[in-house]
Amino acid sequence: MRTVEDIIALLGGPEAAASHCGVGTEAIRKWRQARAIPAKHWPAVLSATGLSLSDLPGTPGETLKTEPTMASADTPPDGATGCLVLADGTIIWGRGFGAETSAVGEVCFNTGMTGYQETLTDPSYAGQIITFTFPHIGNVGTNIEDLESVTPAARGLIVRQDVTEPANYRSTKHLNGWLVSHGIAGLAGVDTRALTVLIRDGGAPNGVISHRADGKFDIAALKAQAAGWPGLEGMDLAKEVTCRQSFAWNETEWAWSTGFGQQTAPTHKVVAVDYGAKRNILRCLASAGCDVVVVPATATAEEILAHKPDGVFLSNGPGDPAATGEYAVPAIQGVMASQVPVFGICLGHQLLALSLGAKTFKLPRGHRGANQPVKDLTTGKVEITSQNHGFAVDPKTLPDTAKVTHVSLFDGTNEGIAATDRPAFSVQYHPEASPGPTDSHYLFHRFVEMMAASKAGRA
Ligand SMILES: NC(=O)CC[C@H](N)C(=O)O
Repeated sequence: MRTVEDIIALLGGPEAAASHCGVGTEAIRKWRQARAIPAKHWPAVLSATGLSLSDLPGTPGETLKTEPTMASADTPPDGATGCLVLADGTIIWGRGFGAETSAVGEVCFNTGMTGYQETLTDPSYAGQIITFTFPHIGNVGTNIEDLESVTPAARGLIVRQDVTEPANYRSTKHLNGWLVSHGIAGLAGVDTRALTVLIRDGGAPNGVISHRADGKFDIAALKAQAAGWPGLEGMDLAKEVTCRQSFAWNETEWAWSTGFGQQTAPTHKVVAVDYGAKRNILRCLASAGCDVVVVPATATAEEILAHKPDGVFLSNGPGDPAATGEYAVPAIQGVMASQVPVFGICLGHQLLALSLGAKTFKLPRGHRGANQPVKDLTTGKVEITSQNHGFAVDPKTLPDTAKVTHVSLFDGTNEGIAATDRPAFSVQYHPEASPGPTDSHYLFHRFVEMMAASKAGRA
C-alpha cells in the first residue's frame, strides 16, 4: 500500500493531484491531514496513476482489502466475492453473502432501522435490489412470524457491515442461511452512503447483484444483463405475486404475550384484492373487526361483489400501477359503481386514482423507510409513516369528484385521496407499519366507520 504522499508525488504534486481528481487543493490538504484518500476519489486516482485498488490508502479504520467499494475497475479487488453492476457500467465491489447467484432489478434504498425481514418479504419489492442505509442488518436473525409473504420478492440486498451472529430470543435462523434457502444474494462491505447518494442524485438505476465465492465474474455478461433489463416502468408484477386462489383471513395482529390472535366476532365482511398484499395489512383489517376474503388480483367486479362485501380493500403491490390497467381498473370501477366502500393502500391507492381517471408517474428516487412524515389534511395532524413506493399519483389529474387528503412533508407529493361522491379513499403509505410506526392505524378504523355508515344508509 502507498502513502498519501507517494500518491500525490505520483500525480505530480498537490496542484496536479487536485486537477487530476477534479477537486480543489483544500481536498488534497485534507487527504494529507487524514493520511487517507476518500473512496469517492479512488476511481480518479486509479485511472490517473494506473495503480490498483490495494495500493491506495483508504479511510482510516477501513482496510481496502475488506472494504472494496465504489471503484469502477473491472478486475475484482482482493477479497471481493460479490458485486453490483449498474446499467451504466459502474461496478461496486463487495463481499457476497446469502445464495451464490445473480439477479437483475432496480436498485433502491430503504432508510428503515428495523424490520429487514418484513422489508425483504414485502411483495411490493418484487423486481428490486434493496440497499439498506442502516448498517446493522441481520443482527436479530430471522423468524417465522415476521414474514409479510411466504416467498421473499426482493431480488437482493446490499449492506454496509457483514451480517453477524443473530442476537435475539425470537431468532430461529441466521439471515445468511435464510437468504440461501430463498435463493437470494446479498452484498456486504459496500459504502451504502455513497450508493444512496448515487441513487438520490441520479434516480434509481437498474443493476445486477452477483455473488460468487470464487470471485470470478463475467463482467461483460453482467453489464449486458444490467443494461438490457427494461426497468420497472411499464412492468406488471402484481400478477406474479398475487395469490392463485381465494382464501379466508381471520388472523389478528401480534401481541407481546399472546402472539397472533383470531378474529372470532367480525362485524364487517371485506374482500381484499391481493396485488401483493402484506400479511400485516390483512391482520390489521381482522383486528379492526373484519371477516376478510382475499381474492386474486385479476378478480372481476362480479367475482368480488359475489362475496356480498361490506367493503372492498385494494392492497399494496409491486410494479407500475399503469401496467395493471387491463384488469385492475375495470374491476375497481365496477366495484365503485355499486357504492360499496373502498379502501386502498399504496398500489391500491394508485389503482383507485387510476380508476377515478387520474394518472400516476415514476418518482425519481422513491420513498422507502419508516420515518416519512405525512400530513392528514382532514385533521391537520402529522403522522410518521412507513413507506415503500416508487410511483405516485399526480394530484393535478384528479377529477373534481376526488380530493387530496394527505401530503408528504418530505417532498409535497400526494399521500392520500378520497372520492367526494362515493365512499372510497386511499393512502400511498403503509398504515399497517410492519416495520414502522403505528401512527396511521386509525385508517383501518376510518374504513370500518365508512362501512358501518354505508350499511346504516342502506338499512
Ligand atoms: N408498496 C406498494 O404498494 C408499491 C406500489 C408501487 N409498486 C410503487 O412502487 O409505487
